[in-house]
Amino acid sequence: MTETAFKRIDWSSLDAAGKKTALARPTQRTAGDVTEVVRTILNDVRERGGAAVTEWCLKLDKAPPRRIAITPGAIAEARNALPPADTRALRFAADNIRVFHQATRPEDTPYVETTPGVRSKLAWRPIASAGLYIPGGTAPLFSSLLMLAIPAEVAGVRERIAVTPPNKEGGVHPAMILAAAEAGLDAIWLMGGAQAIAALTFGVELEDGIIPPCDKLFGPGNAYVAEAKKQASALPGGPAVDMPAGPSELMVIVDRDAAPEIAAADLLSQAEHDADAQVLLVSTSRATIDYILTEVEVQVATLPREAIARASLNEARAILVRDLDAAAEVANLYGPEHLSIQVEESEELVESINAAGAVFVGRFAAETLGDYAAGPSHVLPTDGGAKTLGGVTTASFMTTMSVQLVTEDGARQLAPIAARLARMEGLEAHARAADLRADA
Ligand SMILES: NC(=O)c1ccc[n+]([C@@H]2O[C@H](COP(=O)([O-])OP(=O)(O)OC[C@H]3O[C@@H](n4cnc5c(N)ncnc54)[C@H](O)[C@@H]3O)[C@@H](O)[C@H]2O)c1
Ligand SMILES: N[C@H](CO)Cc1c[nH]c[nH+]1
Ligand SMILES: [Zn+2]
Repeated sequence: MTETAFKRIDWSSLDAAGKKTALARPTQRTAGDVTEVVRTILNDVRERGGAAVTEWCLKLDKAPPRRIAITPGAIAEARNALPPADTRALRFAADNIRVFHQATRPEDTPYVETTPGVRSKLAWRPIASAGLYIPGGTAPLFSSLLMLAIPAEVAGVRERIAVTPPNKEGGVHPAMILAAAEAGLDAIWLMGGAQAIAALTFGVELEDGIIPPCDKLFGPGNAYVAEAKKQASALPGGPAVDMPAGPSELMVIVDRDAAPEIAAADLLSQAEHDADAQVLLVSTSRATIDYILTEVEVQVATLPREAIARASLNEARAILVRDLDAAAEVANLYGPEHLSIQVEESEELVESINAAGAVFVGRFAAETLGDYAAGPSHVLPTDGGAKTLGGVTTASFMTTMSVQLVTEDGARQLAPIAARLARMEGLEAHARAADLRADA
C-alpha cells in the first residue's frame, strides 16, 4: 500500500492532552509573519488612505484597485465569454441560495406579555452596510460572492460592497460578473488581501471612486485576509466581522461500509483549496482507513492542483476510534468547518454533533454540493470557531432590538418594582423616572 502524508492516530490510546495535540490546527504555512505584515498594511492604509491601498495592490497583486460596474454591457460580455451551461448552472445555484435564505430569514417575534400591560418583542433589522470579501488568490471563488451577497440582499442590507483580487491578467473571471449580476450588485472592486480589508475598514478614496467604511465585514479568505478581519475588528470603532473563516477544513467520519473513492474525493476537495487547509478522516475501521488513504494517493496524483493538495495533506489526520460515540467526541473537540458523516445511520449521528459549521449527512451529500448549490451559505467558521459560532445566514446581516410597549395599568404594576430595584442599586434618578409612571 502506498502511504500518504496523513498522520495516523489511535484515539483510544490518548489522554486529554494527547487528544488536544492530535487535533491542533496547522500553524499557517503562508510565507512571512502574517500578523506583522497585516498590521503594517492596516496602519499604512489608516494613515495614507487610497494611495496606500493602491501601492499594496500593485506590490502584492500587480494591479491597481479597479471598480467594475455591473452594467448590461458587462453582463452581456461575460455571458458571451461562457458556455450557456455555465450560465445556467450559476443561475441554478443562485436560485437555490436565494430560496434557502428567504425561507430562513428571521422574523420579528410575537409580543410577549410578562406583566399585564407590559408587552415586548424582538424586532429584526438589516445592518446598513456590509463589506463582502470574495477570495480570488488561487481560484476565482465567485460561488463565495453568491454565498455572501444573496443573504445580504435577502436581509435587506442597503449597501453591499464586494471586493475580490484581480486575476493574473489584472482582470476578473466572467463568472464573477455574472454572479454579481445574479446577486443584484451594481459593482465589484478588484482588490484583495489585507489591503482590501483595510479599505473596507477605514473607507478610502480611489481613482475609480470612494469606498465608505463598512459596518461589518464578511467573507472567507487566506491567512492574511482572516488576520486582517481580526485586527480590523479589534480597532476602537472598527467594523464588526462575521467570524474567523480561514483556510478550509473537512472532517469525514466513516464506518467500514464507506465507499473509499467517495471519502477520498471529499477529503481532496477541501485539501485542494489551500496548502493551509486541513482534512481529517475518522473511522471505526483500520482497514477502511487504509483503503481510503490508498485511494487518496491514487486520486491526488491526477489533480491539477496536486501541489496544493499535497501540501495540505502534510497536516491531514487519520484517526482510528473505538465507536461512533468517540467519533462524535473527535468532531466536537475539533469543531470542523465541514463535517461529512458517511456511516450506516448517518442522520442518527447528527444528534451527537454540536460543533460543526455544516454537516453533510450520508454519502450522497457531497460537501461540494454545499460549496456551490444546496442553498445554505458556504461561508463557515474555521479554526474551531464552530464551537461557538454558526456560518453566514441572513441573521448575520441583521440585528435585533427589543421593542417594549407599556400601558398605564402596566406601568402602575411594574414601576414600583423597578423603582425599588433602582434604589437598591443606589440609582435615585432611575427610581424617580419610574415613580413618575407609577403615579401618573
Ligand atoms: N471558511 C470559509 O468559509 C471559506 C470559504 C471559501 C474559501 N475559503 C478559503 O479561502 C482561501 C482563499 O485563499 P486565496 O489565497 O486563494 O485567496 P484570497 O483572496 O483569500 O487571498 C489572496 C490575497 O492574499 C494576499 N496575499 C497573498 N500573499 C501575500 C503575502 N505574502 N503578503 C501579504 N498578502 C498576501 C494578496 O493580496 C491576494 O490578493 C482558502 O484558504 C480557502 O480555503 C474559506
Ligand atoms: N469549501 C469552501 C469553504 O471552505 C467554499 C468553496 C468555494 N468554492 C469551492 N469551495
Ligand atoms: Zn470548497
